[in-house]
Amino acid sequence: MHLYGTQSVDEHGQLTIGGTSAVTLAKTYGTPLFVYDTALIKERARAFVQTFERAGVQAQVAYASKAFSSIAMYQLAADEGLSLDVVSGGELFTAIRAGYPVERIHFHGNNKSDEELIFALDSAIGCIVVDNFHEIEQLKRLTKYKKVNINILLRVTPGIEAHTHDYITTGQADSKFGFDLHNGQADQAFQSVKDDSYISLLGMHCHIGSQIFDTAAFSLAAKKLIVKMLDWKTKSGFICSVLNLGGGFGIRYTEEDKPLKPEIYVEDMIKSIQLEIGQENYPMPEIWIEPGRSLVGDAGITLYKIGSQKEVPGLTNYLAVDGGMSDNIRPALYQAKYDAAVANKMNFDSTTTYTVAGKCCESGDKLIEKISLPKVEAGDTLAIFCTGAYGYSMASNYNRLPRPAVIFVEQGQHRIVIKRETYEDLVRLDCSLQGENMGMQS
Ligand SMILES: Cc1ncc(COP(=O)(O)O)c(C=O)c1O
Ligand SMILES: N[C@@H](CCCC[NH3+])C(=O)O
Repeated sequence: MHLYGTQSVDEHGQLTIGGTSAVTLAKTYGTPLFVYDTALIKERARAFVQTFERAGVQAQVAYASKAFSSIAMYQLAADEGLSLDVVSGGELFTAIRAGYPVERIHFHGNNKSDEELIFALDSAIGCIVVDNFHEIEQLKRLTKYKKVNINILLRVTPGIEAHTHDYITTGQADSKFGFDLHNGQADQAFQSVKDDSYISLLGMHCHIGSQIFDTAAFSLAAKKLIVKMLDWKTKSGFICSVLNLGGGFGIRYTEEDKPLKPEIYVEDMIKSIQLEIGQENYPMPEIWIEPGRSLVGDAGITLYKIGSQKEVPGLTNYLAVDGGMSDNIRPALYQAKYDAAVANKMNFDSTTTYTVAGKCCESGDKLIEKISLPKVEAGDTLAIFCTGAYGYSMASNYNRLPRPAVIFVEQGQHRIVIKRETYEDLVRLDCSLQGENMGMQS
């Protein structure tokens, strides 16, 4: 079995994380429970940051907070000196509430509303990553009206299809994101913003996809962006001061995944950019990256209580847990694969093949198909590994299941960072037909 970060097995044969038994955590906080090993998040963040520092390259490592956003996570990222990628007014609001240094916030999104852009401008954030012509028009109008300056990057699609699931590739030509690099859209966007009085163009951004395992795709993307940078310099004298190559660095969910260390991706990226730029006598731009999954993915596990079982003779042994697609939509949405262990039976032999089902009213609510585990009983604690990215952040209240609690653990200390939702929370925004002043309009 593969254990991550500070995970180990104690003398009682129980899984521990951050120095505390998973069974104790499940008893203390209830289940389902997201548990983050913050030492591992810090280790990953430092690996990215220090690789740039060692190479003497100016850089920003922006945490792509769609992977897991919360006030505590933003505070941790800020303490590690990371910048922050937000994609909505809601993420921006959470970051500001967390006290995030605004100059290190980058705002993404393919359909930002006027209200969201005004919020970003009023908050004096560091940079807006502009996605389309509509947004250029919005920003020109709003900055002129408010007489405020804003730094921007232009998001471009370099036409690279990184090897990953269809729904999570974003750099290919037929993408809803960004200006196409090859059909003239990127040039048109550049012409439209380069001389604007309130908009300062810093450079270009691309993000080619997610859960990528090879470095070649990033080098190829960098190469394509650099060709465009050189072209803009020749034609307009414009010097790009920032090159943002996005996120997408892959992690190990199961033994099928063979990720590289963060430093390998970064070293390779730096080398390719230096090689291309060095030949051209072009000032080295700052390199920005946006890791999400690779910062928090394998630092998170979900603990569930095992309940019912059903055997379909000759076919499947189902075991059901007290959560499901409502706290982890990835298996249903992307056929994502996960590994698991019975946290209170770590030293038992794996003798039975189970399919781990959730409790939602959907046949497709299966978290893991066919995994070999020790024989389980109701009340055992199941730990699903590597749920730290796009688990809680994509959770829903489907079937009116309250969203789980989230805790941080480190060196034997544990603390709640998002409380478990209650039934009262579930009806908080509901209006009754009988009640008074419940949102009735006359
Ligand atoms: C623009 C952008 N940056 C960064 C990320 C983070 O990707 P990942 O979590 O795979 O590192 C994403 C998500 O795919 C993204 O769309
Ligand atoms: N949510 C996706 C990744 C998409 C990232 C955003 N561009 C996942 O769980 O893998």
